[in-house]
Amino acid sequence: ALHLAQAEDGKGLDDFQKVYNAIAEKLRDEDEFDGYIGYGPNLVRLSWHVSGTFDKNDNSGGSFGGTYRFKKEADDPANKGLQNAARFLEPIAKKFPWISHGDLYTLAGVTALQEMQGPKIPWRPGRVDADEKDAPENGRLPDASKDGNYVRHYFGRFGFSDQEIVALLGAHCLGKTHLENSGYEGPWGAATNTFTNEFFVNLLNENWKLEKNDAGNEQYNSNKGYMMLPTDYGLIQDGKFKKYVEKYAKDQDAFFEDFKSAYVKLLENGIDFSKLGKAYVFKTLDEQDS
Ligand code: HEM
Ligand SMILES: NC(=O)CCn1cnc2ccccc21
Repeated sequence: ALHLAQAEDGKGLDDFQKVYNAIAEKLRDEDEFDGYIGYGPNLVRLSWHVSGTFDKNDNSGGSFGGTYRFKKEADDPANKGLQNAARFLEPIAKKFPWISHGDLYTLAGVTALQEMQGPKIPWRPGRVDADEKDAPENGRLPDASKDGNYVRHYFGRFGFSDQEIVALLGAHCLGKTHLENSGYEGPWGAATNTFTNEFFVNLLNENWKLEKNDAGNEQYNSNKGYMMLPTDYGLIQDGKFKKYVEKYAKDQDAFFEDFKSAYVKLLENGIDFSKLGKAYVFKTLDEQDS
């Protein structure tokens, strides 16, 4: 059965907004990380990796139990580089000991996206820490060397449509690939910490050349110094995906709307929130300054 959400007792919007603000202020303070990209993209990747282990067939994995805190999950080779995000969140967890790890990891991704000018992401608390025995085994996260059909099959495990898959991958407008983490090298120039539809614009507009990188892996490079993973490139090789790439390249608002829905579905997969009230929509720091 689905995990029943149990919100941290007595905690409401103001309490979670305080956690949001602590993460957002730390993001602003520590802006030099990763060549001045900052921690935002890394936090978004963490929120996806803790949720992407979900398997609808037995409702295992997913964001509910906060099991990324155990080495068994954190040491998954696919999670290499996310130690930075985990270290970033340690003082936040200490300052707000009442928040569950699953809620913290997902709220951090929401905070990072909104502070990087992304869409407002409705968020619900109620994930409850589980034991190490509940941590999913390694190998549930996707392989970047594959093609569009692999991506469609992979996300089929979560019940995502073609449109939801393309929208989700739009998050690759953020940050970069690091050879020492994943065996792919992204350019410094094209890495950003602002959420836009440029992943789709680049996919369609650049001349992509398949080249072997210094780790011996093939990736697509453009003469402007952009890169795409084989799985990224699969979105324009596959006709059914391509029409959504074109839609989002033309219409950033449509991308924001569809990304928001697919990202909430990703973070909430496997959890029954029906006993909870409305989702929270947090104010950005800028919206509170006034
Ligand atoms: C087919 C599915 C996917 C594959 C194969 C994939 C693969 C990768 C790889 C290899 C990296 C580079 C990691 C590194 O070297 O540091 C990366 C980075 C990233 N991914 Fe994905 N990813 C996928 C889906 C997603 C989704 C669904 C999201 C979020 C909704 C996401 C968000 C990110 C972000 C924000 C980064 C940049 C991290 C940083 O700059 O530290 N990815 N991804
Ligand atoms: N704009 C760029 O050339 C880098 C964008 N990009 C493409 N695939 C990616 C995967 C992760 C992070 C950034 C990525």
